[in-house]
Amino acid sequence: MNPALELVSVTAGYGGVQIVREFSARLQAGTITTLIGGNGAGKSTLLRAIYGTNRFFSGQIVFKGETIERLPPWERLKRGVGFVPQGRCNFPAMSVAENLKMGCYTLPKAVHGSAIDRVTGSFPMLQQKWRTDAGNLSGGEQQILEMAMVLLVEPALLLLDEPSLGLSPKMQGDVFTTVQRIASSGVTVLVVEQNVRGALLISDRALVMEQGRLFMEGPADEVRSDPRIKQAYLGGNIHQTAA
Ligand SMILES: Nc1ncnc2c1ncn2[C@@H]1O[C@H](COP(=O)(O)OP(=O)(O)OP(=O)(O)O)[C@@H](O)[C@H]1O
Repeated sequence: MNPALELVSVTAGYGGVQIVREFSARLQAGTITTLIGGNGAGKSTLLRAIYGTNRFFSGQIVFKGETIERLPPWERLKRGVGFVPQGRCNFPAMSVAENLKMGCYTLPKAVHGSAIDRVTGSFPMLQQKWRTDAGNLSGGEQQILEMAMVLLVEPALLLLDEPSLGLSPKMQGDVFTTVQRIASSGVTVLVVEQNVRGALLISDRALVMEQGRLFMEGPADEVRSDPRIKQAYLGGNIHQTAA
């Protein structure tokens, strides 16, 4: 089966500095992959390289059979690459309804209404909070709104950078459940998560990055039980600490 996304020896960074080096991976459609790595390993840099917002040095990014590494971000978005960057990225002084309208900006006007209906149908919370300013939603609700704003364009690939950062355990659970629902609708998800344990539990596969390079990859449950991963990212013994 052809992968939904293939990274071939991707080298990317900022200015003259290479951060991600010769990174290769294949993601199958509708799967969730967690990208694990220590602080500063280059995880966010890899997501930005896939979306096209930093410097691409060499390699290939093949998305649905097409090489996209030289396309600007909006062309990648049009082709179905969605990105929710780290931190809040909604318009806090605008209502949920207005944020969703903003999320439609790359779509023809004629389909704005149906796109918003589709997304609010999937996330009833957005209907309930329709007139609430985004900045007054809970952290988890804001994260779901931000994912919904990207889902308006029906991406085939969703890049998520730390979706549960700063959320309570309950809200983290809500966000993870939402990510699972998104993937079960056929969207391929690549997620960077500080809650490595939680992310691995919902993931099919994991990629481990060290100093910008691929260190390990495999099924999420295998990576989760690897002694090196337990030691470095799961606080020693996953069986004692699993949620
Ligand atoms: N805009 C930028 N310009 C220059 N260097 C950057 C920029 N953003 C990140 N870096 C550098 O790239 C390296 C990797 O950062 P990156 O944010 O990709 O790591 P990360 O694995 O996502 O880390 P963390 O888990 O701490 O968020 C770091 O040394 C960082 O200082």
